[in-house]
Amino acid sequence: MSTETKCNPDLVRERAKCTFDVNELINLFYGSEKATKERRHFEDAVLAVKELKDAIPEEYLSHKERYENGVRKATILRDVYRDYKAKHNRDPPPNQITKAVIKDISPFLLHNGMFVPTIAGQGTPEQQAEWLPKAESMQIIGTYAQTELGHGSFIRGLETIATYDPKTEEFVLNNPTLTSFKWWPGGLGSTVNHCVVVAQLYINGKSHGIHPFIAQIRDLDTHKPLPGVKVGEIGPKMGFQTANNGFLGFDNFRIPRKNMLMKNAQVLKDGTFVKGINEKLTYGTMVMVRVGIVGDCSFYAALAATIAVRYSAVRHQSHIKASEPEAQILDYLTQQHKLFIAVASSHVYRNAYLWMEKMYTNVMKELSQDKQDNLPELHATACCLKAVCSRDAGSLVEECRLACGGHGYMASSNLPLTYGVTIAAVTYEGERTVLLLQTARYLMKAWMAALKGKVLSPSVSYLLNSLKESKKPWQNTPEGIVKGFQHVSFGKVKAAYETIQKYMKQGKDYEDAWNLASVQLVKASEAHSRAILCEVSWEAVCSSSASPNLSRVLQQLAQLYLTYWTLETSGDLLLYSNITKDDLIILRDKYEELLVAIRPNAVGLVDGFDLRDEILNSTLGSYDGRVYERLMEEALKSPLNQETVNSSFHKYLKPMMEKAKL
Ligand SMILES: CCCCCCCC/C=C\CCCCC/C=C/C(=O)SCCNC(=O)CCNC(=O)[C@H](O)C(C)(C)COP(=O)(O)OP(=O)(O)OC[C@H]1O[C@@H](n2cnc3c(N)ncnc32)[C@H](O)[C@@H]1OP(=O)(O)O
Ligand SMILES: Cc1cc2nc3c(=O)[nH]c(=O)nc-3n(C[C@H](O)[C@H](O)[C@H](O)COP(=O)(O)OP(=O)(O)OC[C@H]3O[C@@H](n4cnc5c(N)ncnc54)[C@H](O)[C@@H]3O)c2cc1C
Repeated sequence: MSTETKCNPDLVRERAKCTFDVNELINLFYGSEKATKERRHFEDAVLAVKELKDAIPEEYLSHKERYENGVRKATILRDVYRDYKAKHNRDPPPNQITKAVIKDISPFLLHNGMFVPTIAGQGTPEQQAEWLPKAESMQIIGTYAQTELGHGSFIRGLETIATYDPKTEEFVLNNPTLTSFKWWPGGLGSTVNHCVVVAQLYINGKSHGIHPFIAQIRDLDTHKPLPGVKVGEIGPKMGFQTANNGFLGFDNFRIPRKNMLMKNAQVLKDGTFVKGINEKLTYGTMVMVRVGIVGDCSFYAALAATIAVRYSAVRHQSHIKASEPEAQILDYLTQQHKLFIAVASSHVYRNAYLWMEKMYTNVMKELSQDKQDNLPELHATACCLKAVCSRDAGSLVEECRLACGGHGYMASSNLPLTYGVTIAAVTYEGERTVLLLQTARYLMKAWMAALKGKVLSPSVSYLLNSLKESKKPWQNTPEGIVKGFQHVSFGKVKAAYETIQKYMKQGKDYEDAWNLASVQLVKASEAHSRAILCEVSWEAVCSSSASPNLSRVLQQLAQLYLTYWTLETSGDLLLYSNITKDDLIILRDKYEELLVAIRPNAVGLVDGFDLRDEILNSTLGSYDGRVYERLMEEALKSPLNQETVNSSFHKYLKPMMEKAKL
């Protein structure tokens, strides 16, 4: 981090009033002092590579140049990772330094994030031995090709076909229709030479559902598409410009039998199909990534909050009191209301991610012992937390952008790009509504089990408690609020269930009744997610090892999250819990007191995310607060400012002006 010598005086004052040790917060957030040290050390190593610095901002490059620059930097970055591993005999620590280098999304994201994990998770030991060393060392580059032009959400409806030919012991891949073309996979456009293709398996004319296959699609020397492969890039998007998303179609393209990833289901040489223990295990990579996305949401909320809070400390506009100088905009309570929830939410998502990661690791361990009991709970929880956190994080980033006024609209603030990237997660890896409806299936089953008095899985056991406790009075404490959110979830789950029953009594079949109740089902899943987020984050804060000074501030943040959502969803609480109007008035006052209490620590709290200037990549958010200088410096980099008179003057403006004289 930069020294304070050239710092904006407002930021110096803000840092002086912080009531806790920022380094303690950093170490707590990232796990330990050792983890912080190692992460910073690795970030230093990356930032020391001169070739990774951009000569001009990426926004001035063409689509093609931007991609090429992205690939260039991704390959250098990969060398830094390799060298680190060789030197330290372990992977680099978790870090976000790719953001400082690639800025948008790496063309290797899908290689590292889904291609390699799918081989590891879906391949037999022999298949892992064949492909993992090559993939991990980047001798081959891959992606995860599942979504098609016609189908993304409903993957049983995918149209790519893999027909087994027992004579040659090969699968023949085909994309018989336009809608069957793969569409979206990152890196597919022009980067990868391999992919995991998810396709419908046919043996002797019989369908056996969707399965993952490894296909080499480009020549390793020439990079030309292999015969029978049609591949290309899908064009500009809202974000993800350097992710190199692509399309792909096969025409009688043959791959050997061993290229079907066979950890779960298998196809024997003679074409016998051997079912796996659970066909949904084929969806395993998606579950893993959904868990990871909750962690990403914490990062994006932290990034936007850091930019907007520091900017708000530096920016002065208007007066609170006519007799006093223009106020820091951070002193307006409305500004605190916009920003502090982003700071608090980043901590909530981080705790939820760590909690989910534990659940994921436990279930993977159990699956390795053929125990599947907890898989449905993992799937349901990953679906709803991914859905709710990604949408909330997108809204928080946008609120931070708006809170920076006009300057938040500048690309150089990095908030527009951050919004584009954050909001993409609402759709990818499972569209929000679709995932919430998956959780709703689980909630309906849990509800039926609760009615029968059965024991429920831990994440839904509150449904049973709520059944018993519904008459207890409301308590205006954090624990009471957590219970309140559980009551809301309980009430919505019950109402959705009863709505389905009502339609069925009217003669509808279950599927139609489900569709007619689906708005309520989605809301029940959202309420369930909120109950989990509140419970998990409050418990994490209460059991943290923080010093009293830090603990006080972390509790304030967690309470802010609880009261913010109480006030946002007060209608639901009035409907489904025993909260009263008077309780809500007390909580409204409490919320405002929390904003005021957090205010002196606002800059310290965002410093506690320890995001370097290079990662923030923002004129508004840098550690030293030189906002106006940076805005001007960045503006001067515009190619339009590299010449006094642009040629369009002579070509168009002058002739127009002269014509106007005639
Ligand atoms: C801790 C690890 C941290 C790792 C960090 C990783 C970080 C990640 C980094 C980078 C990667 C970023 C990549 C971004 C780029 C984006 C990539 C993509 O988008 S890839 C494509 C993703 N596509 C989807 O997500 C598709 C969504 N659709 C589906 O998943 C399914 O179609 C479905 C909606 C789940 C429906 O499936 P299906 O029709 O087959 O099932 P249903 O009939 O609805 O349900 C039947 C029963 O099966 C259960 N089920 C469904 N899925 C699962 C599952 N995954 N696991 C377990 N069980 C599952 C379902 O609940 C039903 O059960 P019952 O109700 O019948 O009991
Ligand atoms: C930036 C980005 C990167 C991506 N990267 C990859 C990748 O690397 N590999 C890959 O394979 N895919 C990738 N995808 C594709 C992504 O996984 C899909 O777009 C996503 O799963 C949603 O599917 P869809 O586009 O078919 O949406 P649709 O399902 O068509 O959704 C459209 C609307 O229909 C509604 N809807 C659909 N089904 C139902 C239902 N059953 N009930 C109620 N409503 C429903 C949805 O709620 C939504 O409102 C990427 C997408 C994006 C945006």
